[in-house]
Amino acid sequence: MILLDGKATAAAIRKELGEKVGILKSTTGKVPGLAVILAGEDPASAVYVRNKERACAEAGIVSKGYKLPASTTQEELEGLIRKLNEDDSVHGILLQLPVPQGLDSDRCLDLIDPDKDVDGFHPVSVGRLTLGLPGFRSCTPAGVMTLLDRYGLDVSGKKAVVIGRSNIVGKPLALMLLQRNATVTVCHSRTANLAEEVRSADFVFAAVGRPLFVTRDMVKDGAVVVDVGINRTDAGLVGDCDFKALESKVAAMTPVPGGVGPMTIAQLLINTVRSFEMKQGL
Ligand SMILES: Nc1nc(=O)c2c([nH]1)NC[C@@H]1CN(c3ccc(C(=O)N[C@@H](CCC(=O)O)C(=O)O)cc3)C=[N+]21
Repeated sequence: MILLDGKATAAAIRKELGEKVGILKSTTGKVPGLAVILAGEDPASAVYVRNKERACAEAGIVSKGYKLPASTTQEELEGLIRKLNEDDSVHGILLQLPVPQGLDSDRCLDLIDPDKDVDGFHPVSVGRLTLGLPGFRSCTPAGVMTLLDRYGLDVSGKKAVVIGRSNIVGKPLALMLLQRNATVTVCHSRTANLAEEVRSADFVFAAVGRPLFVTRDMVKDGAVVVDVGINRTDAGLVGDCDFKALESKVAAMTPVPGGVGPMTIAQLLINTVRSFEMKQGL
């Protein structure tokens, strides 16, 4: 089994980006900037935001954190986004989700300048993905595709099954796989014969949010399994797949932690540097 090492791949990407940013800095006199907005005190979000800030620093990207209390009003949050849209030192704006109760995240995401939408959540970015046009791609599914690319795994002509249909993972991932000429099936909680669908897959992408959801009997011999799940259990952080049981059956698989999670952050950095380059006309 080939372990798809997202942690090591993400570290390599950060190093490459750091070198690129150094060159960009010497040629333009400027550096990429990422604004990260965190409203409220969700502990998991705080961890992610810290990881993002650390990753930015490593790649030479200036990150600016905006920590707002859970009591922040819609107007205050929208005011901050408008200000960041106008700020030329900011090339990417990320609103960490979920936002506290009472705030309308859709209205906020709509307000982000699509040219700074490094998270790929703006309807314009989603539309561009759907049409196959250039634009920012959602970081988790794009990070998955980057990881497959780095391991030389090509989905073209292969059967891909995505389990999960969320707007931030399942749906965009299905579109990206389709763009790469995979034959794509999207499964979800209402899917009849889910195990049978998954068994037919050359590539399985699990984004369910339930530990041990993908079992050994559900996976074809020699399949590639990408585990997008992040579940906090008493036994620590686990994905959606029964890793131990699948190990001796699959051709390649991502671990959790150390798989898709670090790639999500690496992709955010890639998107931010790309946004910076486009602003410079590069
Ligand atoms: N606007 C927005 N953009 C996001 O990209 C976004 C978000 N909101 N809300 C939450 C999800 C989740 N997410 C993760 C990022 C990194 C890890 C990650 O680094 N995971 C490590 C473990 C980290 C740990 O110990 O918790 C790993 O899998 O190895 C996981 C999950 C980004 N998200």
